[in-house]
Amino acid sequence: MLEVEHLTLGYGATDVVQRASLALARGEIGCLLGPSGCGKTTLLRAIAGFEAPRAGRILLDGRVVATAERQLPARERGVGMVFQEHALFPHLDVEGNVAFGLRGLAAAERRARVGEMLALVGLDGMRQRWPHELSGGQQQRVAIARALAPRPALLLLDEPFSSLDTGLRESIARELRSILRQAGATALMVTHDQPEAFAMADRIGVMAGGRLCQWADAFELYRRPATPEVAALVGSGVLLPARRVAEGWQTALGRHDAATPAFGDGDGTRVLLRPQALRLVDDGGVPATVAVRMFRGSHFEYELVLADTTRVLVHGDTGRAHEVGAVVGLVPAG
Ligand SMILES: Nc1ncnc2c1ncn2[C@@H]1O[C@H](COP(=O)(O)OP(=O)(O)OP(=O)(O)O)[C@@H](O)[C@H]1O
Repeated sequence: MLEVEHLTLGYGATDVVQRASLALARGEIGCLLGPSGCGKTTLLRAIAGFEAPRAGRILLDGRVVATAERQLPARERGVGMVFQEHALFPHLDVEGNVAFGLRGLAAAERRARVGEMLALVGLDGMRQRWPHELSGGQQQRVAIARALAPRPALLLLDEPFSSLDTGLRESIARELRSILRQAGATALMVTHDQPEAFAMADRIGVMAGGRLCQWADAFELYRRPATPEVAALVGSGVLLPARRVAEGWQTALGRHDAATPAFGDGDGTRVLLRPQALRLVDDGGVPATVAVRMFRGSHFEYELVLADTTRVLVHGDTGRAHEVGAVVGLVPAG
C-alpha cells in the first residue's frame, strides 16, 4: 500500500532525512518514533505531498507518486491528515466539520456517512456541538472522523495526542487503533512517545538524526534493536563493554546468553542489558549501591551504581525491598 524507498529530504543545504525506507501493507498501522527534530514530520509531509524528495521515491498502491523529478500533487494522492493541533473549523459544528471532505456526495449520502463516522469515534449524539464545546480528546476524535470520512487510501497523523494529558495518551492510542481497524484504514502516525507507538502500531520506524534506524514490530525492536539509538529509545537498559565467549558474552557483571543484543566490534563491543537480564542476590555477585528505587506495582525498579560509576537498571521482588544506599549483589538473570 505504502512504500518509501531510500528517501532523502532536506531544506536548504541540509538533508534532514537520509535514505529512509519503509513499507506498510493495506490495513496496517505504522508509527514513526524518535526525538524532536529527527525528521519524522518532514517524512510524513513528503508522503502527504507537501515536500519534494531529493532522492528516492514514494509509492502508493503500487503507483509512483513522488521522485526527485516528479511529484503528484497532495490533493491527488488520496491521503488524509490529522495534525498536532486538532485544527477543527471553529465556524462549523461537529457535523459540518466531518462533512467537510464530502462535498461531492448527495446530501442524504453525506449525512449517512457523517453518522457512520461519528458512531465509529463514539460521538454520535454530538452532531450539533461546536468545537469549543468539546474536550481535547473529543475534538481529536472529530478530527479523526473528518479525516476518515472521504475514505482516504492512507491516513497520516502527526502527533495527534500531543495536546492531551500524558496519562490519557496510551488509552486513546489504543482506542484510535480500534477505530482504524474497524475502518480498515492504513495509517502512519508520528510520535515521540514510546508507549503510544507500542499501543498503536503494527510496525514502528525508529528515527534518530535523520536516519530511519529500524522498521520492525514492537517485539523485534525491543528484543533485537538494530542500533544503540534504537536501544536507547525503546525500553530501558544499559550498554556495557563486552567480549565474545563460548555461547555468549562476558561483561563485568558475568556471562550473558548469545541472544543478548550487541553493538560494535573488537574492543568497542557493548551489549544491551535490559533490567530483566540481571538479578539481585543476597550473597556474592558484583557489589552495587542502590541509587534509586521506584515502585512499579508488580516489581521494584532499581538504579544501581557499580564501583566504576557505571549505572545499571534491574528489577527486584516487591517482597524484598532494598533501601537507597544499600550495597547489593548483582548477577546475570539467566
Ligand atoms: N521549513 C523548514 N525549513 C528549514 N528547516 C526545517 C524546516 N522544517 C523543519 N526543519 C528542520 O528539519 C529537521 C527535522 O524537522 P522535523 O519537523 O521533520 O522533525 P520532527 O522529528 O518531526 O520533530 P518534532 O518532534 O519536534 O516535530 C529539524 O532540524 C528542523 O529544524
